[in-house]
Amino acid sequence: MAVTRMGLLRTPYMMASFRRNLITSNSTQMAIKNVVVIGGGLMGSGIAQVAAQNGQNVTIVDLDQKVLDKAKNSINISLQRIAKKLFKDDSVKAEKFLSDSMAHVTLSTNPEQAVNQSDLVVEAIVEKLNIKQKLFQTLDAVAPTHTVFASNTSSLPIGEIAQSTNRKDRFVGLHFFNPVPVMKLLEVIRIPETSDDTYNLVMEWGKSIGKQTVTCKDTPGFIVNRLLVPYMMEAVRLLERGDATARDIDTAMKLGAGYPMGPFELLDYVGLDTSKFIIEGWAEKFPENPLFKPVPTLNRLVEEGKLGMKTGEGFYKYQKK
Ligand SMILES: CCCCCCC[C@H](O)CC(=O)SCCNC(=O)CCNC(=O)[C@H](O)C(C)(C)COP(=O)([O-])OP(=O)([O-])OC[C@H]1O[C@@H](n2cnc3c(N)ncnc32)[C@H](O)[C@@H]1OP(=O)([O-])[O-]
Ligand SMILES: NC(=O)c1ccc[n+]([C@@H]2O[C@H](COP(=O)([O-])OP(=O)(O)OC[C@H]3O[C@@H](n4cnc5c(N)ncnc54)[C@H](O)[C@@H]3O)[C@@H](O)[C@H]2O)c1
Repeated sequence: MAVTRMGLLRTPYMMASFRRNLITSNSTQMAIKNVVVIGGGLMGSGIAQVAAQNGQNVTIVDLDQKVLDKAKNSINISLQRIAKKLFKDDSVKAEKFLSDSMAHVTLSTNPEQAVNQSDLVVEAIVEKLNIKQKLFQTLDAVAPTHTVFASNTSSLPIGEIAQSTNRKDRFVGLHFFNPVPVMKLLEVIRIPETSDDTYNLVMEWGKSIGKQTVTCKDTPGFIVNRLLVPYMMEAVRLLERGDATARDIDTAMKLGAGYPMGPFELLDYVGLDTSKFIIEGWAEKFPENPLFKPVPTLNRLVEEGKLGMKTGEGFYKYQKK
C-alpha cells in the first residue's frame, strides 16, 4: 500500500485511478487540446505540468525567458518524482512518461501569438486586478471565439477580472493549490454569466487532469482561502503579540491540528508577496472586517525582499537550490 502525506495514493485502487488520470485520455481532451498558461511562476509551471502529463499541448507564457527556462526545469524535476513513483520497477516506461510529457510543453514570451490556437487560457500572473484585466483585455481581442478564459486568482473577484472581456459566458475561475502536481483540489468558480457549456467543459477538464473539483460562487477567497487566509493572518498576529515563536506555532499546528505545514512554513511556501497582495486587497475592499487587517511583519519582510522559499528567506531561511 502506497501512503503519502496527502493520502494521495492510499490504496491500490487509488493508485490505479491516479495512473489512469495521468496517462489515459478521456472525452474532454477531445474538446480541450491546446492549453495556454500565462505566468510561468510557482503556480503556472504546476498547472502547465498537469495538463502536459495528461497529453494536452501546453504553452507557458511569461514576460521573462529566464522564468520560462526555470519553469521547464522545475516541471522536469517534478515529473521525475512522479515517474519514479508511478513506474518504480520500469525505467523505460518512466523515461517515456517523462519525455512524452515534456514534449507537450512549449515556451513563449508572446501572449498574443500563443493564444492563437488555444482552447483554454489559464492565467496565473501577479495578484493585481488591473494587471490581470489588462492582460485579458489584450487576449480577448486575439483569441479564437471558442476559447475559454480562466483565472487562477487566490482572492480577486472573477467577475471583475472578466469585466475586461467580451466573453463573460466563457470565463471562469480555476483555483489550483500549491504544489499543483500534488494537491488534488480544483475550485471552479462560476460567475452569473458563465454558460452551462463553459462550466461543464471546465469541470470535465478538471477531471481530465486528475483533479477533484468543487464549485463555489464568486465570493472572496472562494472556499479554501476564505478559511485559510484569516487563520494564517491570526498566526502572524499571535507572533506579533509575542505569544509564541513562529517555530512553536508551526509545530503546534502540525502536531496538534494535523496540518502538513504550519502557517509560517505555508506562508513561505505560498510566497509572502502573493500573501501581502491578497490581504491588502481584502483590507481595502472590506475595511470593517478585522480578520482582513494587514499585518506589519508581512509588509516588512516583503520590503526587505524576503518573499519566502522562492527568494531563500521569509519567516525562515532556506538553502538556495
Ligand atoms: C495571506 C495568506 C495567504 C494564503 C495563500 C493562499 C494561496 C492559494 O491561493 C491557495 C493555496 O495553494 S494554499 C496552499 C495549499 N498547500 C498546502 O497546504 C501544502 C501543504 N504541504 C504539503 O501538503 C506537503 O508539505 C508537501 C506536499 C508540500 C510536501 O510534502 P512533504 O511530505 O513535506 O515532503 P516530501 O516528502 O518532499 O513530499 C511528499 C510527497 O509529495 C511528492 N511531491 C512533493 N512536491 C512535489 C512536486 N512539486 N511534484 C511532484 N511530487 C511532489 C513527493 O514525491 C512525495 O511523494 P511520496 O509518495 O510521499 O514519496
Ligand atoms: N503561490 C500560491 O501558493 C498560489 C496558489 C493558488 C493561486 N495563486 C495565484 O496564482 C497567481 C500566480 O501566483 P504565483 O505564486 O505563481 O506567482 P509567481 O510570482 O510565482 O509567478 C507569477 C509569474 O507571472 C509573470 N507575469 C507577471 N505579469 C505577467 C504578464 N502580464 N504576462 C505574463 N507573465 C506575467 C511573472 O513574471 C511571474 O513569473 C496569483 O494570482 C496567485 O494569487 C497562488
